[in-house]
Amino acid sequence: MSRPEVESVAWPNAPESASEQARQLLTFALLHKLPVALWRLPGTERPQLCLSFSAEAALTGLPPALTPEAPAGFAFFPFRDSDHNPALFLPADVFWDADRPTELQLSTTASSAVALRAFLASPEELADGQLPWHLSSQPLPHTATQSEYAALVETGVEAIRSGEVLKVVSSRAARRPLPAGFDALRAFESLCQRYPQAFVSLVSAPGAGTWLGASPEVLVTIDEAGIFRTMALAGTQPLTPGMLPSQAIWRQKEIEEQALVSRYIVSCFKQLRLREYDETGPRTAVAGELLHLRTDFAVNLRTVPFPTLGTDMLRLLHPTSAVGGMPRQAALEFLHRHEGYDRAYYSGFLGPVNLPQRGVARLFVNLRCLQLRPPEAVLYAGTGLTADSDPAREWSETEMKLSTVAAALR
Ligand SMILES: C=C(O[C@H]1C=CC=C(C(=O)O)[C@@H]1O)C(=O)O
Repeated sequence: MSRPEVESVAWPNAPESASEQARQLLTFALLHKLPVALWRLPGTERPQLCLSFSAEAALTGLPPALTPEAPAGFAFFPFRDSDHNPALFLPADVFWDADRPTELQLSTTASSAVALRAFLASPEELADGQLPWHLSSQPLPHTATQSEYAALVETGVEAIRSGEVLKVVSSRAARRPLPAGFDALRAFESLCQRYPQAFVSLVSAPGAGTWLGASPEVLVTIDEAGIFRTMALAGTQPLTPGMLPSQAIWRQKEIEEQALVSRYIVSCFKQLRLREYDETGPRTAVAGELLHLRTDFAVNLRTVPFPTLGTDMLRLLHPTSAVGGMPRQAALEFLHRHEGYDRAYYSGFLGPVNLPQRGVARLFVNLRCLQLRPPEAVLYAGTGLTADSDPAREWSETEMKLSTVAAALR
């Protein structure tokens, strides 16, 4: 049993708005220094929340198992697992779904369940209204200047031309001031409104800090019908006013860049000796104010005798060639040597597993995200390089990508 002691309990006197409900649960978690994740799935309206009663229990070494028997919770994985950026899996001691606002799925035997119920019966008001978000104790990452980023792109292009790598995805961090009175929950809600097709998330955990994002990229999902999905997403251009996505014209550079990501996914299926997958695309996909090229892959797990496909693919895919490069190991080594900063949880992955239903998992690549570091936010973005990359263009592509989550700071 994955959640033996979890029961559905009523939330008497729950505040009327979903926003206030989420705020109360967040307040409880943060006052008790517990890890918490709030998210909104693409194409849905209502957020969901997972809270763990123990920060230690959220520390995990391996990527989660994506089988119905595996524990239920929320995965929050860094780009590269390390002591600075621990891989987290938040056990679902509390699960709340704004679709069922007066109900909580609660680990009732845990002693903290009593404290939570007492808190919700008479919630504490915070004196200054500011939630005590978890903050990373790591130094602020180096933020590359345009000329530093140009040098990184040039080194990447040389590595491609010399055959060291086929493709590499360079990235950078940027600092932006938080507006006065910045409220991360309101920012989460504004991202939900602005990007209905994104996976919008707000995760706060001891050791990891607080991360807000609106990701366009599925890493691995398994839905209620037992369909496994992943995608190859790459190539970027702005969606200009009046332009129809179907009219987008892609350059050879972007077509090749995206084809490499598709090829990598196919090679993972091959490694697992799986032939029965559907491949659709590449097609133009909208991600906020940007367009990407996307190929979708699907496998019906009810017709293919491969119960661990989700788990196996997750371990093979992360980090995908959409965030690292190809060949994977050579690209990751290149980034380790040259990128010059710690990506932390940017380009890691995150999402619910077996939550609320067993057998369902929705993991996304942590893109278009920021980390709270009051009085600033640290924003992250990267660009896939090929032999034809131009440093100035790659810089402006990172600027465009940064503006997706920067919308939450306005
Ligand atoms: C690495 C990022 O995007 C990836 C996903 C879509 C398009 C990409 C590109 O065009 O380079 C990237 O591979 C990012 O947003 O930081």
